[in-house]
Amino acid sequence: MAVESQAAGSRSVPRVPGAVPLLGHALKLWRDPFGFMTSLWKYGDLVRVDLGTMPVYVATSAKLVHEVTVRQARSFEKGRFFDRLRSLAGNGLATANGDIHREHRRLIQPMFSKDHIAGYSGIMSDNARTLANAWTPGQEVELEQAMAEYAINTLASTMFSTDIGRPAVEAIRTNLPLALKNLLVRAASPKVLDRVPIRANREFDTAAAHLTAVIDEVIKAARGAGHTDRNDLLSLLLAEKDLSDVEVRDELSTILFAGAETTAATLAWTFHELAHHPGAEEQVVTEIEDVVGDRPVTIEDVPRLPALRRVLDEVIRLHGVTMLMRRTTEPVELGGVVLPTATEVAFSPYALHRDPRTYVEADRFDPDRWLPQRQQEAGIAREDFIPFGAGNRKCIGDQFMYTEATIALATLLAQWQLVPAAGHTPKEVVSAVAHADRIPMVVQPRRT
Ligand code: HEM
Repeated sequence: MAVESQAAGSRSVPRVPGAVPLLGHALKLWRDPFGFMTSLWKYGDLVRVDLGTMPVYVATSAKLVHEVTVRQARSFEKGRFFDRLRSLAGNGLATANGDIHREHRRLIQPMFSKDHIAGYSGIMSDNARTLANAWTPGQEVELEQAMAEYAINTLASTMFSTDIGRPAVEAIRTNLPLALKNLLVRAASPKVLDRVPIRANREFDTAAAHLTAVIDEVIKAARGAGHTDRNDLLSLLLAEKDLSDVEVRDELSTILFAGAETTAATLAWTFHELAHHPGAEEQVVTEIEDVVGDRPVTIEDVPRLPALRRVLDEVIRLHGVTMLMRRTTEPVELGGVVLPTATEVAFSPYALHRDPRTYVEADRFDPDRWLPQRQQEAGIAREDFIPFGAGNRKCIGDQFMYTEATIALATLLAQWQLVPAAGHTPKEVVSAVAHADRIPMVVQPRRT
């Protein structure tokens, strides 16, 4: 394979073909981000792509991603992707570096403890039953939208434990996807384009401004009402004397941007995949009937639904986070190459999870690949499956999401069978995770 080489320290790093002057590989990334990211391993474990005129070194093997996220994590900070996120999430947990990140993580972590998540499970179950009871036989539901509402409502009622009100939930539901959709384009574009009034920039800026305004209102209302004594994230942050309103806002918007669309997309894809894999759907529905029956789903049910967990893992494997970035804070040796300070490094959980070197029939939906014996036979190691990242920047909300998603799926699937609506084949579109353009489905009662 003909590959140009560029030096990055001691050894040369293959440069992915197809860069054009000024834009580098940005056009390729815009046009077909999934195809582009999943093709990179063919050029090497560490390859160079150019975003505009800026070189980015992409780690394409689980081993090198582990070096970046865990073994040498101390030599990295969050990269350009996260710099671009700042107009949306300020210096919140996902974007902050160093001491601020450590302190805020320590502050927020207890809200995601096992006990707290058990405490949220009743609200998750109530929200899921409200949704299940609102559907009517034969109704066509836009799953992406319905799941976004469920995820935002659940975050609002657990983390903010205040009724942030229909208009606020609606503002978040419509603006968050717009901001996230344009994020990758923005991160992949040359910096000079940031100020150019192209549609992606206008949409991103407007959506981020709306979101910020809505969250400011929530904080103002909560301060006004003296909400500092409740057992939720908003109270915890407001009670922290050293945090300004802007810091509180940054953490709240971070939780919303990191926790809403990711979970919503996972849920929507799950209904889609199950409808196209009747064997898997039957296994899951039988399990739910056996374990839960007609009563509301509780926290105790979650670990007793292993087939549903395999389905969720398979959905996150196939439709996961598109791209993450880091920047070296000192010279780092990676894959036999010394990367100088301030080098941008990227990796794609989405591409790792579809790597045919690790996963047999990597593009096929096969939840039973997660049966312990099959996983062991296939030699899938922990580093090969990183839907929530790894190391000190690993997702704080992974157990929250497994609980929330399991409760929602078990509640809805017990009552409803979802059938794809005619006339539309969902397509993956780029966002924080690979979400669908639309997943319209018709709901039919499961029990008559
Ligand atoms: C399917 C659902 C989810 C996926 C796939 C996901 C994925 C991720 C990934 C890959 C990271 C690491 C980013 C990096 O290494 O740069 C991350 C971080 C984070 N996630 Fe999630 N996430 C999900 C749900 C949630 C939920 C429900 C919440 C909150 C309620 C949440 C809050 C966060 C936060 C705050 C961070 C930053 C952590 C830090 O840097 O210390 N996520 N997530």
